Amino acid sequence: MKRISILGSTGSIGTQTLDIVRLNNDVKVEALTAHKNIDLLEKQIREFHPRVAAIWEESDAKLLCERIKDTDTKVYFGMEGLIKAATVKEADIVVTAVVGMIGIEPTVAAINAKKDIALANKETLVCAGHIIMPLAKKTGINIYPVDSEHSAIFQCLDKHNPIKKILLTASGGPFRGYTKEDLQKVTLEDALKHPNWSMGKKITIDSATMVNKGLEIIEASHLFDVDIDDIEVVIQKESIIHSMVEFMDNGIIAQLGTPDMRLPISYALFYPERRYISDERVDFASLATLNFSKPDLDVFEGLKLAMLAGKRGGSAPTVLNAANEWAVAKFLEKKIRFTDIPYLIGKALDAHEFTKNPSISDILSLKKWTEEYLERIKI
Ligand SMILES: NC(=O)C1=CN([C@@H]2O[C@H](COP(=O)(O)OP(=O)(O)OC[C@H]3O[C@@H](n4cnc5c(N)ncnc54)[C@H](OP(=O)(O)O)[C@@H]3O)[C@@H](O)[C@H]2O)C=CC1
Ligand SMILES: CC(=O)[C@@H](O)[C@H](O)COP(=O)(O)O
Ligand SMILES: [Mn+2]
Repeated sequence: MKRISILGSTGSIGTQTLDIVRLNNDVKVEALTAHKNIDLLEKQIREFHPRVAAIWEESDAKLLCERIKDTDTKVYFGMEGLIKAATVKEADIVVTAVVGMIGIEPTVAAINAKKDIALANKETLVCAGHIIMPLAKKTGINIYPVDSEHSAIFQCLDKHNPIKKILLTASGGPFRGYTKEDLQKVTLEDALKHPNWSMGKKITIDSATMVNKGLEIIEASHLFDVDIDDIEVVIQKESIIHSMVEFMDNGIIAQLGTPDMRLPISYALFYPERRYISDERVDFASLATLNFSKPDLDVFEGLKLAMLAGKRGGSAPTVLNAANEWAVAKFLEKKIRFTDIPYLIGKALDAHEFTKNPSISDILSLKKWTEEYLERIKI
């Protein structure tokens, strides 16, 4: 029996993880968490009977407790609740499906409690990969990537041969082929229309700015211990090739599939087993062609900034990520323009006091500094 805890069970990755649970009768859900979606969390508790549930606000936790008093689920709230869900004694694997830097502390707690991690929350590795990866090694736990590209790379690895290069694929987002001038005019509604994937709002905007690909370069460098310079972004318009690994003989292994996150989720949960997911397959005849191109770093400035921050390391990826989270939240509230997102990231990176080896508490302080700094910028 596989015993899992899902942090962020009400989101895109969280609900698809529960789809995988429904397909398999050897999985027991031990913990579920949400931010605000109390109705869906209640439904999930009634279906999956976890020992632990957590919601962010204390008032929501009280309400939830009242609503589910006929069940055996214990309700917690705040960061303590997330950590309780991440460390629940009976769970052996924690799916980190919360969005943003809120995932850092529960992930560290889960690793310290010797849980394997099915890692969707890329922001955690972007900011704290230099702490998380050695900690995982020290505690002897496994980190299984859920992000589709990283799962693909993981599936392409060859234990007999080192990686020469990672070819990280990108759809290019809804604005692939746009000029700088075109980007000035795009709306929130345009940016939320991802061509291939249905995902949460924050990552959908990250795909549109291509900051997502920058975060993924940093994520891949930590997960696979590869230099940022050895990771090349390849636009693969159809999102059928999920990434590739090149070896010393220039041979390339690629992983292909329909754009369906349930495959990487299932692979992370049941590794090394490959289990049934659906009847939908890649149909090469109707696909006919696969298209490739290079990203335009002058247009997608957020990707360029992320590459530079990744190369610099230390505090730079945290400031990049914190600034991006802040700016995307403002863009989602229609308070700033699309092109303000990379502008604000650049401002925060330039202004911050660089440190080489930030601790978890430094990382959380850098997030606070970045938010306070950006609040003061006039655009
Ligand atoms: N969606 C996808 O296909 C992919 C996602 N990822 C990564 O996975 C992570 C999750 O993404 P996605 O599922 O799209 O995101 P969603 O926004 O769909 O879901 C986020 C989940 O986290 C919860 N949550 C949000 N904010 C907080 C908070 N402050 N405290 C506690 N819980 C919180 C939400 O609760 P509530 O519902 O109550 O708001 C929800 O359960 C991200 O890091 C993303 O980059 C990676 C690859 C693909
Ligand atoms: C599904 C997934 O892993 C996303 O991170 C996806 O990669 C986003 O698409 P882009 O390639 O457009 O960023
Ligand atoms: Mn991805």
